[in-house]
Amino acid sequence: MIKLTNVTKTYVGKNDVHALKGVSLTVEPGEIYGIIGLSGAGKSTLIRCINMLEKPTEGSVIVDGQELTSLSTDKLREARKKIGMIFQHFNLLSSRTVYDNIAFPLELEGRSKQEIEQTITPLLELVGLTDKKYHYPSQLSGGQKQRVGIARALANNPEVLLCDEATSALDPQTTKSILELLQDVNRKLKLTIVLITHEMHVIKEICHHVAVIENGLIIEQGKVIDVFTNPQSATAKEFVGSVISTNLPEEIIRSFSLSPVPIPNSNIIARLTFLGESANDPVIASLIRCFDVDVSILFGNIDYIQGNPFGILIISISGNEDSLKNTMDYLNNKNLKVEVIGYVSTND
Ligand SMILES: Nc1ncnc2c1ncn2[C@@H]1O[C@H](COP(=O)(O)OP(=O)(O)OP(=O)(O)O)[C@@H](O)[C@H]1O
Repeated sequence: MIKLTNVTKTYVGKNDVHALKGVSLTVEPGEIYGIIGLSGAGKSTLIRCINMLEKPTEGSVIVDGQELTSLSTDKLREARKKIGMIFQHFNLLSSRTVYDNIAFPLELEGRSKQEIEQTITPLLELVGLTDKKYHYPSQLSGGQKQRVGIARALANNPEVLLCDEATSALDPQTTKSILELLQDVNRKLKLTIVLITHEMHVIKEICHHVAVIENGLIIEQGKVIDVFTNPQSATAKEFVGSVISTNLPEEIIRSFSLSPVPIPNSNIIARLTFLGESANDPVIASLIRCFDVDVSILFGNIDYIQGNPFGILIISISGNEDSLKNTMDYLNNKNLKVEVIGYVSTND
């Protein structure tokens, strides 16, 4: 549905800013694609390049089969009808009611009053604002304003919805309800959604794919479940760590000295990551039963990523050299990820 190839964007000025340095990504029809990055990474520039609010310096932007970078103004205006957008600060017209805000893009199109009403009535229902149709933006909460923004973006029946930090100005509860609404319109209208955010929980809640942007470059991308369970870059690890604990708590680290290399008579400290079916396996019980080892659990956490169970256990395994080797062989052959964090002397 969307294909960006080697997109660059340089803001020319006294000091040129290379905001995008060659970004390529593909968004499949009907998916929710999240782009995450720290402040200044290039997220806003990137999402605005998808509908040509920013014209890329170089590269290709194809939306629904159409190359947008070379279109005339008229053709671009036409192509943009397929691309709705919502904003962090809603961008509503304060002098217009909810109904009239949603009607605005349709009025610009020259649609009749009757046509407009036929479009808006179900949209108001979809976003849950039927009873607020004659309210003004100043009479609405942040969440309700964003619902108006969503309805307005959907008025032209777009194929793609771009969300520019759509929940960043909202409290956690309202964020949750707006994310649920986005998921709802994605499913009901088969809408392709691209969102940018600096909050990993937004990605975890609703996205299918994620790209991590840093310093104008995509440094990692993949299925959300894969990036969460096996982040590669330091930045992705940090983002994942902000919503799912995967490390030993500081208190435990401080209580013993961890060696990165094997030492004589040591316990192995290992992190086990369980995904899907493997989360239900009684692995620890099997270890104790089958091998002559003791296992203590130092840390455990179980979470769900879009319905998939995802668990982390950090364990200390003690036993003689042979038992430890057999245990590690056993774990490495199971359907889970095993990482040795370090070794601790049994005297510790
Ligand atoms: N119109 C502009 N003129 C010059 N530089 C710009 C302009 N817009 C953005 N930049 C610069 O481009 C870089 C990327 O900015 P961008 O807003 O895309 O990042 P971001 O990841 O969205 O950041 P934030 O989360 O803080 O909004 C930054 O260094 C920013 O200062």
